[in-house]
Amino acid sequence: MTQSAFSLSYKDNGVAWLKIDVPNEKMNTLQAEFSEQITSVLAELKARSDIKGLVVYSGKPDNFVAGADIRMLSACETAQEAQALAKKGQVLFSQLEQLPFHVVAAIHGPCLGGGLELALSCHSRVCSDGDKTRLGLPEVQLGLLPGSGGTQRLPRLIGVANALDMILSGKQLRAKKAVKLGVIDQVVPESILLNVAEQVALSPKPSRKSSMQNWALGGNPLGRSVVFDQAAKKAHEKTRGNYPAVDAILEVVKYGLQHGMEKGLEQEAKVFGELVMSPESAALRSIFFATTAMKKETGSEAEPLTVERVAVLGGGLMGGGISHVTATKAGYPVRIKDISNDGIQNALAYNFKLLDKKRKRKIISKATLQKQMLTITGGTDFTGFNQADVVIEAVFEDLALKHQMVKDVEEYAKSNTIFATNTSSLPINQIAQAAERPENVVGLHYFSPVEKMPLVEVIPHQGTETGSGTSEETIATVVALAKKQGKTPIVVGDKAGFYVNRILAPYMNEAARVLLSGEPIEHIDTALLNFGFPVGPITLLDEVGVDVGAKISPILLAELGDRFEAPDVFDLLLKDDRKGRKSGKGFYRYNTKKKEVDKSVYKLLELEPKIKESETEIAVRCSLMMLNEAVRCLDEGVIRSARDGDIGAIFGIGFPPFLGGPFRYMDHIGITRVVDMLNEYTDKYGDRFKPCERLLDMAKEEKTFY
Ligand SMILES: C[C@H](O)CC(=O)SCCNC(=O)CCNC(=O)[C@H](O)C(C)(C)COP(=O)(O)OP(=O)(O)OC[C@H]1O[C@@H](n2cnc3c(N)ncnc32)[C@H](O)[C@@H]1OP(=O)(O)O
Repeated sequence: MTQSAFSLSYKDNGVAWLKIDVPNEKMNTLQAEFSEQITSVLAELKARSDIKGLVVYSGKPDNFVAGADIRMLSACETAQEAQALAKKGQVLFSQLEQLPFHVVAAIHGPCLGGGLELALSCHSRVCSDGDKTRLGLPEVQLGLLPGSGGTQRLPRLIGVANALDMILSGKQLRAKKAVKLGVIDQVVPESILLNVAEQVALSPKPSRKSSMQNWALGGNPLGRSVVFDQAAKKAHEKTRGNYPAVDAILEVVKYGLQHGMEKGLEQEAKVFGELVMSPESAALRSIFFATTAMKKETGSEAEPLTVERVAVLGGGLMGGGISHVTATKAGYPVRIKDISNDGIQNALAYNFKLLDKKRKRKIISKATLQKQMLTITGGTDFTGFNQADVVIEAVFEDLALKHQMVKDVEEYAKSNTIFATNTSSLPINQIAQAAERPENVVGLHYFSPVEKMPLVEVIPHQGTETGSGTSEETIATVVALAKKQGKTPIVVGDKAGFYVNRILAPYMNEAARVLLSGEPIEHIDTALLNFGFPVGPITLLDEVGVDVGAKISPILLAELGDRFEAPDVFDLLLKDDRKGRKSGKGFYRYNTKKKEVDKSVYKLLELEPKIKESETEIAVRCSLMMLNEAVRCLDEGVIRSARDGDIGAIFGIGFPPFLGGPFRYMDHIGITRVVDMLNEYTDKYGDRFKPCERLLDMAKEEKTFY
């Protein structure tokens, strides 16, 4: 007989205990085959007359329920099949809700999606104050809506505005915030969670009606309509109509409030089924599968070396961010070295600001802030470097300076200390030329702002004139370090631009060409925003800095060829001291409240802006350059797989997640079509659009990337 995921036990005081513990899995998820088990558990409970209350809890040490099994949803072949799964959950949760005694969920760890929907059908919810406890309905991030009652129960519990905010963002709440919003009734230390839940189960069952509920159910239809309009506006500003789940959520929540719970549930399951079949959801689910698989990968055959201390060279923006994630996420003490005390002060102030923000939001206490600040120290010499296991270098992009850093670290640190360089443009093997132990040298390319951007490129080099390439231990160690810092690392080849900047550059250059053809700046940015990028390319250039673009561009041109030729704008802009946001002057103005184009830039570039091309034409033109280059990277082994290329583009650049990344997107539109478009654009705009060999071969052989 197979072991059940749901088991009942009883105590003499009349409290029944329903334990959820999916056999052979470390995470509880809800699967279709459990339906019979829950049905029989519910039947047993209903048949007894001696029960005063029920506690629903998890048998896992660190999770409640992480939702419906996403693999099961992906295996559905029709919308009806997915609809039936949602319906099954709805029926079981409704039966739980209708039990005559007090049903209490005792939650510790992730309680997400279907897990929270289960908890919402209980009459009370108690959760632990542990850091692992997170409550949310993240379905929207999978291109779905909560399909087992979430769109109906949550608005009735906490009001439409807060419920829409949670469901449309998919955000995961910490315990305190969940109590504040009314999602949870009580938060307690984990050690007494079950005792408290037991006491609550013995107390009278609460009545469901609340003033909030009355309001939500139609006490004020006018106010409700304003709330919906505002939520829709806010959501659309972000999603620009690219995520069907967003409209579906708004529609289903509204429908349920207008027509009642039963009809609302019906609609919820129906739309859920449709969304599971949508290409957007398939793409978003693929990101979940890819990132989960990547959490387990080590990047190398070797075992990582032990890391106890980390040092950072350079206290600038990058050094500050790297020290922050190293100390606060990975939990290692960090020593920062800069040439000046100001540099150290900057890095410390940067860390303090980030921690203080968390303190103000009550995510950490003042004591934790102080404790974490104490783990970050700095100085202008190499004190403490003899204890560092990894040194991360984030100094200026200057080869001679980097060589000096390599030599200094070899002198002051241990013989096995890893030298990880955060260069964004210099080949790692050139930096390693100065090393006596080049096997310890590796690229570790973070993106700005480090504390927010999820990607890290790990770049082993292949060897210097006199020495060997990056060792497998070095790769494994920095991959493990990056994961501890909360990052998703991809191992990429040591070629100019690595992966992310290499595919970004032709896209940005194309946007600059579109600008030089006289298209207005806002028009170009809007075109790519509507395509699904988080910022437009011209805004991005302002944010990254025109000077940075100007520095990387010639390197890519020299190493990779003519298609990297940047249009002649950088010099003109730099002569006018237009570096972008950091200089207060770029394509946009930075001294006004509202973001507006600095029209004087047109004069500088001798342009008369006028819309000539459609948004779609511009978006396709820029993105095609990126797609073609991504395939070259795969072909040359710069990335190890299409999957890494997709995750790198989404996490490093913000390539539209609903398209699943460049490779999945090409598979979706068809390789032959991509080749046809590239040929069409070659005729229109020049040879840089010529499809690469790999694409031509794939089109001939009717192959796909996945
Ligand atoms: C009808 C309903 O409304 C529909 C739904 O519920 S859709 C599902 C909604 N839920 C989610 O989106 C949550 C997805 N999960 C997560 O975000 C993260 O796994 C988490 C925050 C829960 C935990 O993260 P973390 O501690 O880093 O563990 P992580 O490595 O991701 O997961 C551990 C294992 O659980 C699995 N897992 C977690 N949630 C899962 C889910 N909902 N479905 C399938 N597998 C899941 C992972 O695949 C992984 O499996 P593996 O060890 O065999 O590879």
